[in-house]
Amino acid sequence: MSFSLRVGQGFDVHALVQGRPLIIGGVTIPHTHGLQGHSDADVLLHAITDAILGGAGLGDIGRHFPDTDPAYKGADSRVLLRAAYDKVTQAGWKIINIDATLHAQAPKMGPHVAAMAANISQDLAITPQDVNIKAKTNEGLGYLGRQEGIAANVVVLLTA
Ligand SMILES: Nc1ccn([C@@H]2O[C@H](COP(=O)(O)O)[C@@H](O)[C@H]2O)c(=O)n1
Ligand SMILES: C[C@@]1(CO)OP(=O)(O)OP(=O)(O)OC[C@H]1O
Repeated sequence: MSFSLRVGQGFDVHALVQGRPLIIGGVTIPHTHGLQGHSDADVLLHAITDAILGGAGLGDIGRHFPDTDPAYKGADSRVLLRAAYDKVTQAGWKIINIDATLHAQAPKMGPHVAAMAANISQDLAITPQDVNIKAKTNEGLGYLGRQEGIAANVVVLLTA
């Protein structure tokens, strides 16, 4: 019996602005600012979407869900993630695990990572233990340190 393994990686960043909710990993986090975007701007789910599409050789989020398409204005990124997951599974791939890092000077993500992992595991048919979410400040440095935005890096392992 033989099987294939492939790695995917994803990155995303969105600007922090006033007057938007802060939604990360499908969790609404109390904060003074939220992320700007065409969709709900869920930076973590976008990086995961890119990682699973990339690992499966299916391009990127913007190719499947263009930010010029009014259909995705204000979109729930969990819906986009599930749609991308369907494409990945139709191509024959299953997800083994996800490891993610959020780069956020503030707010603290620690209290919210379990809820994020629960959402993501539901959407990708894996267990919460297969979804590891870490958070780092940017030690006050650069645009992330100045709280001008929040970024996410993700690695995923796929099998077929
Ligand atoms: N937005 C954040 C940033 C960090 N954390 C937690 O704090 C720890 C230390 O972060 P440093 O950037 O100072 O190394 C980090 O390991 C996280 O546990 C957080 O929850 N939310
Ligand atoms: C998700 C999409 C589509 O609404 O738009 P944004 O919310 O702006 O997010 P981005 O990370 O730029 O990803 C791609 C887009 O096509």
